[in-house]
Amino acid sequence: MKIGLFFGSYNPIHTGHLIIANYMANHSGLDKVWLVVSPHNPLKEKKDLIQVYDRLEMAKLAIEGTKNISVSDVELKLAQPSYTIDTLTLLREIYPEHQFVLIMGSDNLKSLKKWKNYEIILRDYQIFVYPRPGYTNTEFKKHPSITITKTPLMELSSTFIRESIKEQKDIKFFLPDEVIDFIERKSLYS
Ligand SMILES: Nc1ncnc2c1ncn2[C@@H]1O[C@H](COP(=O)(O)OP(=O)(O)OP(=O)(O)O)[C@@H](O)[C@H]1O
Ligand SMILES: O=C(O)c1ccc[n+]([C@@H]2O[C@H](COP(=O)([O-])O)[C@@H](O)[C@H]2O)c1
Repeated sequence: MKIGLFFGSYNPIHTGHLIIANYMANHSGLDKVWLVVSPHNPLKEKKDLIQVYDRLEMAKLAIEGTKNISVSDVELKLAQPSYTIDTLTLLREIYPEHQFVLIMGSDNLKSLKKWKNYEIILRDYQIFVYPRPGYTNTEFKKHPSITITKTPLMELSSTFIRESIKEQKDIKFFLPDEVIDFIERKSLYS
């Protein structure tokens, strides 16, 4: 199977992420999309980062009922911070029968040079890149491993959602109702 890996902190998962996952799972020639929840992005501070089990649970609630999207907890088995090359190596070991492709926004493509062993990632993996506003001219976009895809976009961020919760603003429609219920029940981000 050809599997698209969509890595993220998902702190929390939101409709912007889900639109990409759904589009890629249904319109890009992939068999499945796995949302890989990262305990700790090496390039991000841990400030406001809630525990990974809650982020995983929210991602699972968000994709419930979808056919081709799953959530992977593979990075919980690895040392932190979460280096993508280590995860890819482990996934190839566990699932030699699958072909893994990365899905990333052009914002991440721009910072790829700062990732551990990025040359190996570029050499060994196909990367589906979707446009993010403000990130059009990235140096890797003509690389043979890069496929630029067109996706519908919703410009939302987890930061905006966390701030909205702190300010007691209504977050309805920005993330699935099941995730909002979970956040409220556990008093997350307030
Ligand atoms: N609105 C969006 N539309 C499409 N892709 C997004 C959107 N928001 C984030 N992404 C991408 O999804 C992946 C996971 O994102 P992440 O979990 O960091 O969310 P975020 O909203 O950017 O978080 P934060 O605001 O906490 O930095 C990253 O590749 C990121 O570029
Ligand atoms: O491998 C790296 O060096 C590396 C550097 C920066 C980010 N990443 C991964 O990229 C993913 C996107 O991060 P985020 O927090 O923007 O969703 C997340 O899974 C990170 O672990 C990986």
